[in-house]
Amino acid sequence: MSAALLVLNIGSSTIKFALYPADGDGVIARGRIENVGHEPALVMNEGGDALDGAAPPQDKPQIRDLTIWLLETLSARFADREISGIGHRVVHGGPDFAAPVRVTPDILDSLDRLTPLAPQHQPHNLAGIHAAEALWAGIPQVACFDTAFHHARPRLSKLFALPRALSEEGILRYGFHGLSYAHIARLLPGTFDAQTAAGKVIVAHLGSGVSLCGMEAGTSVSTTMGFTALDGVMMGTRCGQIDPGVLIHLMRDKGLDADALEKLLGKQSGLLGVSGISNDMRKLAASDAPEAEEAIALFAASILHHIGALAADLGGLDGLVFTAGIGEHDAALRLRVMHGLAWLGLIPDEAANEAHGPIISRPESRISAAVIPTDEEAEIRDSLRALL
Ligand SMILES: Nc1ncnc2c1ncn2[C@@H]1O[C@H](COP(=O)(O)OP(=O)(O)O)[C@@H](O)[C@H]1O
Ligand SMILES: CC(=O)OP(=O)(O)O
Ligand SMILES: [Mg+2]
Repeated sequence: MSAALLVLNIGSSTIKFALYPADGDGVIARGRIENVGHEPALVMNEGGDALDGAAPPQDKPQIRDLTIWLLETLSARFADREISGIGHRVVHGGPDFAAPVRVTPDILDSLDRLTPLAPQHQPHNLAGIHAAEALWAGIPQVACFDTAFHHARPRLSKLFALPRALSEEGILRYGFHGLSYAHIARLLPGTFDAQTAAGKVIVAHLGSGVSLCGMEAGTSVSTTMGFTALDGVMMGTRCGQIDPGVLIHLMRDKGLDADALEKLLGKQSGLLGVSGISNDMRKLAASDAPEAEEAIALFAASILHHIGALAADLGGLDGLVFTAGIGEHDAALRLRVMHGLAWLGLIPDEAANEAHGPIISRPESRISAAVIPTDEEAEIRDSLRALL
């Protein structure tokens, strides 16, 4: 039996997976379950033949059941492969986990204690670990953290202006999407000239969750998400940065409790809340409704606002990268953002932008802009190989 590595990336609205040979290059199979929570569908990117005819259960459309279904299906369809290691995206590593770790019962307990800090992600990530252990008992599992890439950034980038005791308790700005940023950081030298790649670069991860990372020489200096994945730029269903006074008002005058607030800010806001139509950029872009246009305009404005803040944190800007679902595919949104950066000397190359890059700025532009597809699964695979 030839050995294989399984990678699981459970996000807020998709379950992505990939099966790789244990040694050497290539992909055995790779895909994702989309439309979780409604009418889940399996979409294969590579190696789809082996999963022909497999359809996620429509009566149990939630992430946990879909993960169990997916792992059981992979285990049955790839019974000729010996799974020698399983790598997981785990969104929150808290203050302690600065690098990928081999999962043990103690580690699982520590990660479970972080669940309140990432309620839309962490329980699903951990459910994936339990489901894998049930199917492949004793096979090494590795947890790779969204927060780890941001771990070494300056203390001032982590502190809230709260009483010291709260910061010491771990109420800090952690930052997320670190597996995506680590992957992009590795690709900067092959995309930009050497000076730009080693310079001040903002990476815009525009997916279901949205964040920006200001990097210098490929390391995180500043990022828009904070203690949780709710902060920063407006997202598909999350509000992003908000006046905390709004929350006090909603609690005191509208009687919302913590669960109701979490649902409002995490699942009913963002593009969905502002448009009243959808959290899916494709649907909003295709809509004639003024509310859809307003939601997209607010989204672009939010990205620009935070690019300004990160450029100030970096003390300048040499390069801008767009990545993740919206960043990689939505040329109109990218152009809107680039036009908003004319004051910084960014001159878009409109034809290259329509063709999705890689370089989407003109040679005379003061800031280089690029589209780089992210690959969180490859990042997890490499950490898994290194730890096994
Ligand atoms: N062709 C496209 N044009 C515009 N938006 C797109 C396109 N393809 C995907 N998206 C958007 O990308 C987002 C999902 O991004 P993705 O990075 O896959 O998310 P996840 O956080 O679930 O991993 C959705 O908002 C979707 O509408
Ligand atoms: C951290 C986060 O927001 O992840 P996702 O974009 O996968 O929801
Ligand atoms: Mg994602």
